[in-house]
Amino acid sequence: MSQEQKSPDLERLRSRVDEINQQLLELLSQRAELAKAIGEVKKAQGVNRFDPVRERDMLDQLVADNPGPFDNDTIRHLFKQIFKASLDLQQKDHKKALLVSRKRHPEDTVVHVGEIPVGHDTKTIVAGPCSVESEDQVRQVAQALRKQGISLLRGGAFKPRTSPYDFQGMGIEGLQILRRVADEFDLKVISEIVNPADMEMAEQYVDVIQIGARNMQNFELLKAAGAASRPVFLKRGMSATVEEFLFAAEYIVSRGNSQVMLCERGIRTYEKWTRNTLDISAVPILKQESHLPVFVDITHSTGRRDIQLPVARAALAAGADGIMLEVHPDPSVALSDANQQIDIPRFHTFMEEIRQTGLVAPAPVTVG
Ligand SMILES: O=C(O)C(=O)C[C@]1(C(=O)O)C=C[C@@H](O)C=C1
Repeated sequence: MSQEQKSPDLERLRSRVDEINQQLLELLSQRAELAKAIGEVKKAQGVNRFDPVRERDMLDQLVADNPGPFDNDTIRHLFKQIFKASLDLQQKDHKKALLVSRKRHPEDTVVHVGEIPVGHDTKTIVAGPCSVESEDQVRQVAQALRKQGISLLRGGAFKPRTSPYDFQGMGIEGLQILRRVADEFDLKVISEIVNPADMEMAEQYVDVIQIGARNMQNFELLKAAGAASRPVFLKRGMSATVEEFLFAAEYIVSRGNSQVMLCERGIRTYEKWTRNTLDISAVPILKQESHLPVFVDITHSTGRRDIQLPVARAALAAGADGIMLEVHPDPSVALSDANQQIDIPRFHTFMEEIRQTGLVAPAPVTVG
């Protein structure tokens, strides 16, 4: 170091490098502004931002003009980085424009499920059986929800199952059961719809349309949900990136339905000790990037009852607006997801424990 400081040659050369850095920075910034302007023109024309032919032409020209001492591969590598950074810049500008983005709408969206507000400063619990199996089964769960002051009852009537031989749900009859029982206990119904053609019919029975993980990129279904007059509970696909998840929500919002709730439900990884891997970092990222309420499905993400409480605490601590969990009067005989649903006594204990975080509103006074 002391030797370096004494060398006037090194000083002079470094100061020349500093000057060139400044010039490069200036030129790179000018180039970036031009790339952004090109991005705008392409957007207006509906043209793809990535243009490999143009990139190839530029690289060929640069290699032909290369005076050295960098070899051609190095020149290609350096300029490809510049093209990539320019493309990212064009796409970032595009992302800014998403209707679901916080840049577009800085305040939290409050979704109204009838008179019930979801999001912003309330934490909401959604609970109910995986599948509707009978009126009695739904009634027992509904009673438990009412006792806990929970208003949102979930239940699957159309079940997209991995195996065609597994229980496929009760269909419309299941929706009718949910509606009758929900009305009896003054609850709201959340149920999954899998066919765009069922959307209108579903609106007669459900208060919230759920789009499940397997259908997150069923674009016709997303468009139909965008035209529906009910809020939508959109689950993240098991292999979807956060960006793809937000684009799926954008499909719904851009069709005119701004009442969308996002639900992280775990993604598929190599881990076997949980059913899926809960991507907890998705919660603060979604909250940062989007104004929509964010939920965590603690049942499907883990597939295990024993860690539901710490996972629920983590979700709420990470900023989730609510959690979803599955409750069944007798999980061991459930027609779907028997291993992961909790029974009613366990549900009451869970609610007591999660309330100790101070994040979930106290139970109604009648509980005891
Ligand atoms: O010239 C374009 O069409 C651009 O979008 C600009 C640019 C670049 O940085 O030069 C960026 C991305 C494209 O893949 C090709 C070129």
